Amino acid sequence: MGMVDTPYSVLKKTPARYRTVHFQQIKEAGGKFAMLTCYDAMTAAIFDDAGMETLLIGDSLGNVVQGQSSTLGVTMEDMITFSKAVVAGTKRAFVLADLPFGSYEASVQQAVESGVRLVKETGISAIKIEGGVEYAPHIKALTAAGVAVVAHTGFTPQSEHVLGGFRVQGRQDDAAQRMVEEALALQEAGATMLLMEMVPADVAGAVDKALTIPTVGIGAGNATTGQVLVWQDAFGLSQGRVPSFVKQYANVGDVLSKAATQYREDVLKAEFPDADHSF
Ligand SMILES: Nc1nc(=O)c2c([nH]1)NC[C@@H]1CN(c3ccc(C(=O)N[C@@H](CCC(=O)O)C(=O)O)cc3)CN21
Ligand SMILES: CC(C)C(=O)C(=O)O
Ligand SMILES: [Mg+2]
Repeated sequence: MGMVDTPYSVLKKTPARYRTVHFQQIKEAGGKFAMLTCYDAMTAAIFDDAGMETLLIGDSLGNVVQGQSSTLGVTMEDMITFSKAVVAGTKRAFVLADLPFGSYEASVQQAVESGVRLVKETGISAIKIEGGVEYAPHIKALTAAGVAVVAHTGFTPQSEHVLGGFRVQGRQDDAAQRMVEEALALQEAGATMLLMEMVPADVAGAVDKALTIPTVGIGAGNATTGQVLVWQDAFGLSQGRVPSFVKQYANVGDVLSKAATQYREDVLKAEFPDADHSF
């Protein structure tokens, strides 16, 4: 079904399983890679088969799976449940998951305990934490403990109440320089990738250029090494407004709605099941 070997990939051979070293090679060769969020085994198998290099179990599951208005209520147990399902559905993709709000901020020790637990209990290959240079010690300790860390900067939704809403970050005159300095500190601490959310394209580009590690963008222009979107937003399952940086690639919501309508009509008209679908 899937198309894994594409002429666009800079890797000479598609690896049996993507690892951090492959994203390093992609960055060095001037290539790109794609990431989608994912929360269950069936969707994971479809995305993996389509060649998706990385899958993220985002705490956005609070919004798109649990129907909450923010990610703040998502627990470690939630992240473990959905991460296990995604790992079970993949063969090739690099799978990473968010550390949820409240599971890493209090201390370096708390971050290491949560990060190790998430890797140990799910089989993911990396964790992601939101925050800037104040989390460099956490990243350093996690990496020393054997947990690969993706740092998430720019707009950090777990801090919406401190940041004052869903806003593009890094619009000040000295933003590029400040974000580059912060990114360098996170790279120095051992981050294996840097994700930037809602950052002006030129600022994100300057950060990618300054770093040796790959970057991933969401609402951050096309100069980052990788891109990520919440799949329900991009493929038309999210109800209501989606962020303006999202491109619509499909309308899965429409397909499901039509199928559900047809199925119900068939049941009400006693046309399902017919002889072919009965014993
Ligand atoms: N469904 C979903 N999609 C996401 O992209 C997403 C989540 N959930 N949950 C976690 C975070 C939160 N994110 C968000 C949420 C809202 C906006 C938003 O409202 N953006 C507006 C305003 C931007 C502005 O004021 O400059 C937009 O139009 O993009 C952006 C990112 C990204 N993540
Ligand atoms: C939006 C992405 C980057 C994320 O952190 C999530 O899905 O939770
Ligand atoms: Mg998240």
